[in-house]
Amino acid sequence: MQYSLLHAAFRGYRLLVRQHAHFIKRCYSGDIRNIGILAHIDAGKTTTTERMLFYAGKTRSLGEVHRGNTVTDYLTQERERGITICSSAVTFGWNGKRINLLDTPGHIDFTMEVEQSLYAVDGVIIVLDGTAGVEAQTVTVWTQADKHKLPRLIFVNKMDRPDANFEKCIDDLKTKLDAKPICLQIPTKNIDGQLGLYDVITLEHLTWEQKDFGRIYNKVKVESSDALRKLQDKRSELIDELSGIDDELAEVVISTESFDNVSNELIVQALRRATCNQKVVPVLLGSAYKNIGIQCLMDAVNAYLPTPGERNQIYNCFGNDLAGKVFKIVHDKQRGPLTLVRLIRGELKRGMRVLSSGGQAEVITKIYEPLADEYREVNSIQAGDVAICSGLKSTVTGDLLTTSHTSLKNAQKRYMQSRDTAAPPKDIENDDDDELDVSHELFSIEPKIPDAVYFCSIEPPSISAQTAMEQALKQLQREDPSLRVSYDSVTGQTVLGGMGELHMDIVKSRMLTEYKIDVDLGPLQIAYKETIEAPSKTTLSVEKEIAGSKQNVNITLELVNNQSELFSLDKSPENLQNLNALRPRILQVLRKGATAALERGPRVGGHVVDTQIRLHSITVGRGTADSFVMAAAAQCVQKLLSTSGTRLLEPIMTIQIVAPNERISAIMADLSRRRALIKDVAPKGDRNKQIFVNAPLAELSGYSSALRTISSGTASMTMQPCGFSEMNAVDESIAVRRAQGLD
Ligand SMILES: Nc1nc2c(ncn2[C@@H]2O[C@H](COP(=O)(O)OP(=O)(O)OP(=O)(O)O)[C@@H](O)[C@H]2O)c(=O)[nH]1
Repeated sequence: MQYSLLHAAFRGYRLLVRQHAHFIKRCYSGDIRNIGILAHIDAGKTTTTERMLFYAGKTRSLGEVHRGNTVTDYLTQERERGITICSSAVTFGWNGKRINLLDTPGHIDFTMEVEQSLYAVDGVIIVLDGTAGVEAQTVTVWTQADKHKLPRLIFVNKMDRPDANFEKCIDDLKTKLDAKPICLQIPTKNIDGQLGLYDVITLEHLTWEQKDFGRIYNKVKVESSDALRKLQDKRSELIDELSGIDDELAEVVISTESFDNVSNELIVQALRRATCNQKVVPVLLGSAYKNIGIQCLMDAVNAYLPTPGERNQIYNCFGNDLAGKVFKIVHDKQRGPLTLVRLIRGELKRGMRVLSSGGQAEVITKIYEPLADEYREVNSIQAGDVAICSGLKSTVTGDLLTTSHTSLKNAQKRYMQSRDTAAPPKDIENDDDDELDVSHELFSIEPKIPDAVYFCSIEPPSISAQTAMEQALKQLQREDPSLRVSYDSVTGQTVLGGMGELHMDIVKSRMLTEYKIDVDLGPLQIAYKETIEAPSKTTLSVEKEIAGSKQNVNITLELVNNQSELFSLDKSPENLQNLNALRPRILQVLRKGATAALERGPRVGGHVVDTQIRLHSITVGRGTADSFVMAAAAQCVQKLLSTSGTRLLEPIMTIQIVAPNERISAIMADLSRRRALIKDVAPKGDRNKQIFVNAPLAELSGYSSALRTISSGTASMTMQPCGFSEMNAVDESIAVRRAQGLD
């Protein structure tokens, strides 16, 4: 009896899996939704994703963040810390559509990760914590979604909590994000305080059965005259607002002369158009933890977010040729490095040869459909879909995969032609920059990797583990290009550069759990850069006998201020003959040695920037080894750096603060103590102001909690690195003393 029950359950499960696989196979691009899920930290993205997977039949039990058993937070550190580190992709079917969903990290140190994921999606769900409204990181992800022109839905989560405030969230959306929210639901609570909701479009009351983990929910037409009247008013408001944006709906309203005669289908269609054109954001609500409202959110993804074909028109220049964007690389214990690709054009097949942006040709050995760390093998994927590929060893995050150089060149040519014919003549300078940005982004010419703002040394537990550590770091770097790894030849240490303390900490934990190397991290330091104080020129002559062979180099180099070129030849008449006789190999090693010396400046070991090395002349004795030339060039640059002297450049953060009017002066006073440069203060709605400010990272330690104290928790803030800036002499000497460990 027990056996047959088990057997039947197993057969049922296999049937479910087969049905799912069949469904996955027959999807075409119109049936696909590639979406991201973004939020401020702890708003409930992971819990929401877990519920979606459960209701879609992809998982058979509910994962909880506090129990450390969620599908998407599958890295050990994610489970231990209860936060999302790697965006992970999950695929599930919902009402005839296939949803590829990326769960992304909410912490500021992983902004790069979110940025990369946004290349792979066509729309996003932004989760708000119903008790907190729009928070600092909500503003950041909102701005990122704006940059990628992504249509979005809002899910106001945690509405089960007594301190949740739906009205405040809507108000925040309007005032802090300048959004046009369209509320599709209204929260209600029964006498036991259990959350339910009213559907503004269908005029129904929805309640969830808790005994079944919210799988079953009831919909009943609202009968009570009071509630119905309120709801009808909301429906009319919604139609009124939408018809102001959507002409088709406006025509219907005008011709029927009433809001009541507008059908639900027409509202949904109009809302879809307005959402896809980013004119409005539909707002839904619920409680992921208490299993309320998730199915409606999934319905809304299908109904309002665009299909792959509706976006990415810009990639039309590839025609039917392959174009796939690498948005993530993960390391799987059994399968090795796996590359997550969003396929924009063409078909990706197992065994196919592809070309990465770096120009390397590689073969895709296997393709999997994504379900976090569980993958199902498939033979091919179509345009619009997301795939996990194995076999790609040199691709890095941000690469564009194509089939050949010719295909890429043709696409570039077509893109330029279409741009020239379609675009009206440009008269504003910035427009050209925008255009350049788009084409660079499109063809992955210059992926934007943020400069590291912090660094620390990393040491293996023993010398024998050094190679293993370097290998592991190489892999982590492919996965996360914002992690910088360098070698400091003076201290003999490997140095990590990154976006913050958590970023480095995660590297340490991943080294231990994934690579079994217990590394030691040195103290976290601000990554200053250096630049030369004044141009200088010198000649260096070195002569040595190594293993019986005479080595000698005579070299004249100059350092000048220059932001665009790192190395140049001074072809003035007196040097022309010497430089024309220079062998390319010597030039190559000389350049390598000289530029390597710029990686460590004399003041605090910062990277020397905005500086050009100019070669005047060089003579190399017969039989002199390349390594000797390289070392001589490096020595010559080091000599120049110490004679010319360098100034420090410190990392600057751009901060955007939204706070009530009455808190602004206190915030500004505090900012001025932090050497901040106020760029702008603008009204944000009636009650708030928005402050745009640039401030040195060195002055911002613990700033978010300081802001919370000054504003009694009423202000929200986003912070991003925005470049490096010179310092005055006093601040510079403080920074040098700190960097040398004297303060
Ligand atoms: N009361 C309540 N708690 C919730 C709800 N949703 C999530 N939580 C809790 O809030 C905490 C954060 O939830 P997560 O799902 O990890 O949030 P996240 O946005 O994925 O967090 P990060 O990945 O770290 O950015 C967990 O303790 C959840 O159990 C909800 O609807 N109601």
